[in-house]
Amino acid sequence: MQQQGNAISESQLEALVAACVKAAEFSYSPYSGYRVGAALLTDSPEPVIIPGCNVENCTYPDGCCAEKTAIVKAVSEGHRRFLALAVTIAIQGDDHPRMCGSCRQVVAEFCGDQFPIYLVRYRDRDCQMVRLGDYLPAAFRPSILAQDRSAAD
Ligand SMILES: O=c1ccn([C@H]2C[C@H](O)[C@@H](CO)O2)c(=O)[nH]1
Ligand SMILES: [Zn+2]
Repeated sequence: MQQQGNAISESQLEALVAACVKAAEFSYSPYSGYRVGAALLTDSPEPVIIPGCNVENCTYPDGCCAEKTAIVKAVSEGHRRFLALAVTIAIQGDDHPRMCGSCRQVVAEFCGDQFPIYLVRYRDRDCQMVRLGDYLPAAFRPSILAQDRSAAD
């Protein structure tokens, strides 16, 4: 398993990869057939893993991505600080998954430019690590909104 930058321990990464793979198996995606799993590692005294899968709907825009499911679950359980995110798509192909732009933005609400995202190839669990700042350059962040508001006062 490839791990650049050593952002989290090898055992934490292994657990995160296993959790996102399991989450992909729970994916409800009868319309796209695209089974996505995500797992967040919380930055808490005893880190915990919060998994999520994509949940589609017969009114297509009402579906929810796996990464958003994980973030919404985590925040609604009191977690706002995270050490890492892992994402996988249950297809046998050669590619590592890609996160949609909307999910990158949702992660950027809570995580900084150095935040590590592990893109896990389902076939062999190979991990490609990207930093959020490289994956979503010049992100719009809560601090920008706060500055713009104070300028308007
Ligand atoms: O980052 C992404 C991109 C797509 N999907 C889901 C949404 C939809 O259910 C399916 C096809 O787009 O994959 C995710 O869960 N995460
Ligand atoms: Zn998404």
